[in-house]
Amino acid sequence: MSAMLEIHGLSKQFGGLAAVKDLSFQVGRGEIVGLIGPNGAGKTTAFNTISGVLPPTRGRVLLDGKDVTGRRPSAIVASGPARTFQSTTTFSEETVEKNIEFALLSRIEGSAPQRLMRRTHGLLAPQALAGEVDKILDIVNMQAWREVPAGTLAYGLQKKLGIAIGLAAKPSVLLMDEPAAGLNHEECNELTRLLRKLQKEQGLTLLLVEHHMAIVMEVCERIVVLVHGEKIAEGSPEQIRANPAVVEAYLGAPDYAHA
Ligand SMILES: Nc1ncnc2c1ncn2[C@@H]1O[C@H](COP(=O)(O)OP(=O)(O)OP(=O)(O)O)[C@@H](O)[C@H]1O
Repeated sequence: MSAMLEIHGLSKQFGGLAAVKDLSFQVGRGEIVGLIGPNGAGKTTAFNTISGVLPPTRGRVLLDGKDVTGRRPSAIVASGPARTFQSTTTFSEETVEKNIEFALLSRIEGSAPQRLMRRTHGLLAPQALAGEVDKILDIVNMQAWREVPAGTLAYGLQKKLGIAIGLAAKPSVLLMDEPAAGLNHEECNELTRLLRKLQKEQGLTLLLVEHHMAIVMEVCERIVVLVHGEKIAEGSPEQIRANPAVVEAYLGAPDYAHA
């Protein structure tokens, strides 16, 4: 499987604290990889460094062979990975539909007048835009909430809208930061189905930072384990479950309550 995302020797230092140390791994095209570890292990820092929100202290991030290290999220989204955040980022007064429209429009690079020109010249004609919104709503199964203001959605639906907004960036890699956090049992089952669907039907490559081990073990083909900023293991769910160092550092810990 060719690599869609390559992380080479990534390190991030906050003053005297090495939050991520010499991290290397790859995510193959169309693969779902999980990044796990105990609280404070450096997962969010790695996620932010990979997605260009934070510049790394050292190391490189390659997307489909191209160096995107430290590039701002907008630049990275234009060329590939999009990210969804732990807390959702939406315009709460606006409808679900408008939020997805804004995300689709912001994918188009250029100034506001250029966007307007494209719109009036048909490249982003209202029907085309509505069609794109439709496709995304179908994928996340949110047609029924199209006209609802985002701020009034239940928490689980707000998180799904966050995924829809990530999809609007037309990513080749979707980076997801704790998509299961705060979801109930049924919502977790639906998330599992959605992740599979994104992989199988949309051909997406996914990198998932997640504490919910049942979901990680079920959807990820490969798992990377971080402890104190360092990769201590990498392998299939079976290999990770059976790895004594991982069990000791994380899976056996009291906060591992989800499996
Ligand atoms: N902006 C920052 N400045 C200084 N230290 C930071 C900063 N961000 C994170 N850290 C520290 O870096 C380490 C790794 O934190 P990080 O949030 O990446 O871990 P995590 O694995 O995502 O944890 P959690 O599972 O609790 O979200 C922690 O010791 C944290 O306190």
